[in-house]
Amino acid sequence: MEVVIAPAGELAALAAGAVEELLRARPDAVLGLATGSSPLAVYDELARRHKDGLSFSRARAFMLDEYVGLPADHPERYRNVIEKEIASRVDFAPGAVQGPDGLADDLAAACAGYEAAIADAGGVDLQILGIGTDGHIAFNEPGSSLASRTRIKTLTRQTREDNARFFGGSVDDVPRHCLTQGLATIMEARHLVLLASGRAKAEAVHQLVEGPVSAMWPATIMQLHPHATVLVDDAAASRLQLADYYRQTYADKPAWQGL
Ligand SMILES: N[C@@H]1[C@@H](O)[C@H](O)[C@@H](COP(=O)(O)O)O[C@@H]1O
Repeated sequence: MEVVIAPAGELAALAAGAVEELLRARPDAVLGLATGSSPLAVYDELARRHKDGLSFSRARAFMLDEYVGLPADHPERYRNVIEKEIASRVDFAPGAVQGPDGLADDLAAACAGYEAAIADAGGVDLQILGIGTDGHIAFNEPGSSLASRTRIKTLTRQTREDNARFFGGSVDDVPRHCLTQGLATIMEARHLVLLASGRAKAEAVHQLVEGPVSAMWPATIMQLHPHATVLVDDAAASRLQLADYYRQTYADKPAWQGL
């Protein structure tokens, strides 16, 4: 696992740079897109690079998760969030961005179908991730099976409180259920790039990088991934025991190595 501690703007440029490098090498690459505030600066940077000529026209993308039951036109439905924040700002082909269907009549079948669609696309090349204050990735809440696949989950009170800011501050308006890629699904992506900023994420980041692998902190599964990059600002890094080592390692990194 590589840990990079840098100002938030620099982190977004690093993540966008990794996406650009991938798309330049393989224009038909498969991206994994996350919602939440953490990736927004990355999406801004990708939109800027698109204006400078970076094309997504042959790429495909899969979203991590979706609320169950939000109306199709609800602004916080993750499909709509991704459309607004990135898909509509670049040149993905129609239908190239997919997400779990939180309005399906048969949610279990929708989850199985989503797993099949990711596999049919050849798997995700680069997965962008955020992290919840309770250590969740996508919507894999504490206690999630480390072997989980796309399925229905119940959101914790903590996550609903954290996300209430997107629902006018009303926790009661945050759905109670979601569909989410499982931890095993996410682990199959070939490169995981997680972004976190702010002191509220410091404990989750410490557990993710330095804690024991445990379903209680689901993001810790990333310690078992052969290519995981964790991009954090000073505040999110403030509880890392080996922060000085990570800083030194990154400062000494050869320029050719990339993320
Ligand atoms: N399902 C999303 C996660 O994918 C995201 O990582 C997390 C953190 O969000 P933020 O980046 O806004 O802190 O929020 C939500 O729960």
